[in-house]
Amino acid sequence: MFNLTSRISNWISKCQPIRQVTVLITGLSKAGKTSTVRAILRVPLEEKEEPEECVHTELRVDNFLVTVLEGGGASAAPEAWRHHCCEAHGIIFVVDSSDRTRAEEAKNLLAGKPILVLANKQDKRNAMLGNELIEILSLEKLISQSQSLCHVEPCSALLDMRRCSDRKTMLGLRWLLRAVLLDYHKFCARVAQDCRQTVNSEEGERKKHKKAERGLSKCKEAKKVNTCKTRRYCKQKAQAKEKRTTEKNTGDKLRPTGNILDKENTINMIKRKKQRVKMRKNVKRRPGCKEEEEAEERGMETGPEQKEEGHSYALLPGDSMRSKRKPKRVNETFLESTENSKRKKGKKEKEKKNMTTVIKKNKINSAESRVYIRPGSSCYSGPQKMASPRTITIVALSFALGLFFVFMGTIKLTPRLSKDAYSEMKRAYKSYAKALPGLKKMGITSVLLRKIIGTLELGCGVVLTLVPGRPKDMANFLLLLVMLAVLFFHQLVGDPLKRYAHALVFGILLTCRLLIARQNEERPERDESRQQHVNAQEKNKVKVS
Ligand SMILES: Nc1nc2c(ncn2[C@@H]2O[C@H](COP(=O)(O)OP(=O)(O)OP(=O)(O)O)[C@@H](O)[C@H]2O)c(=O)[nH]1
Ligand SMILES: [Mg+2]
Repeated sequence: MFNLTSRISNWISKCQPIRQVTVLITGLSKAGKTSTVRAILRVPLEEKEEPEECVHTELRVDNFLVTVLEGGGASAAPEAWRHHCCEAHGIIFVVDSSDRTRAEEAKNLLAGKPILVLANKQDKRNAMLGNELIEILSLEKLISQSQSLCHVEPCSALLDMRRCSDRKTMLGLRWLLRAVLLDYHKFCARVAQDCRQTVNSEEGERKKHKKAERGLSKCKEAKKVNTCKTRRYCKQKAQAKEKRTTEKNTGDKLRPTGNILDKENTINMIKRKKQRVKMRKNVKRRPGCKEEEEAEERGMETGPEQKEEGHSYALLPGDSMRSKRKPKRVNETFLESTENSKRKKGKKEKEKKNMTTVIKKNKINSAESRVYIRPGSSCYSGPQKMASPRTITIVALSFALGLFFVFMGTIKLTPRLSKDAYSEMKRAYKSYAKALPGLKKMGITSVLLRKIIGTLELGCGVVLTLVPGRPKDMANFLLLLVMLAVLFFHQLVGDPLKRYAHALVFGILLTCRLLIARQNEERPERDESRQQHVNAQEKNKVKVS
């Protein structure tokens, strides 16, 4: 039966065409990229392996002919990374989960196309959890901006390579391939377009840079005459011009992904600078308000996020700040600035609303987010969207078997469904009890035996039909034992095959289901201490959405 099921699923998959998919494995240096490729291939890592710029590996996974491009560390060759990115249908981003300091660095390198984030080195004690990485890499923000699918797979390439774990790396790769398959033709068109455009844009960019530099040099000349404000304006104008021409060249939707973050950073910088100019104006108009000036200065010294906060504090005073110190004199300019701030606040709220709707559309999968992201949270969508034939088989078997045993259990317990079947059961169980005198000695009558088996069948049937996860397997196992007992009873009283054929068939089906479920099980290979560690971290977790 098991062979039949696997043959059917093989046959279904053979009917599908073979697709060529290129996947780029990238990440920071020493994150475990080579180890991941080796883990997928199940080839041990050779010592002292010289890192090459890009390694091509071809493999066949189900109906995919996968070309794995292994890029060097992103910090080593960002240009090469960008180049390979355009060839790829999907990206595997390997992160060293045990290295918190470099996770920030990794954040800046993710953009566009389906992204599989392999949270590698989970075997290390200080490894970050999937949820933590989603937060640190700002994946939600990135995904809402780049409109791409994302999945975080905690893994250990080392353990996979040593065949000590359940091939999380391969599991992740399978997710990526399914994600590519969701929009295969779109990604193929995108790859072709990106490759064409990278060649053009590289040349175009060189020219643009020269232009921008020329524009800046003009500004420098103007500096002698003009004020600081005009210098900024010139720079912004040159940068905006550069941006416009790039957009024209690349198109809005199909721009090379490597550029996105850089451009957005530039735009944000320009915005921030504009805001600073406005802020200074307001501050100048309010004599005696040195605190804001100081706050602004502080904002300029801190990191980009803090800078943003600094801005909102200066332009949109927070409630706490307002309560701490009231403005001594409410003059016209201040009202103007508060009006500005209100408008900006409204705008920000609008943006926030947009952001949340986008987040709902673009969801992140994470194996650990099943545990850590709040139930009903917007950032988790299970893998059910891309169910494999194996998953479909399990679900179908669970449902069919569950309903059958609910029916059989009910028949044994009550005559409401079928009086004939109920009386037949009564008669059969009386004969079983007679054939087993030991049962009577134990105080188990035929009625009790029938009710025990009926209740077990009903309960396990309900679990098999309705309850997800591990209890299903337990119910499956119990039902298998019940079926063995029933077969034993039939043999004991010498029933002909036709009387116990159903028990035989359903026993085989239960065995098949259990085998497939065990094979497909995606539980990480963690010991109890790891689970405790996970639980402890769950308590301290920061909400993600
Ligand atoms: N503990 C642990 N160590 C790992 C794991 N995966 C890789 N490593 C180690 O991390 C180091 C770097 O692994 P590589 O696979 O060479 O990393 P890489 O990203 O290819 O490095 P570069 O090509 O130099 O950028 C090696 O010493 C590996 O043994 C893992 O899952 N667990
Ligand atoms: Mg390497």
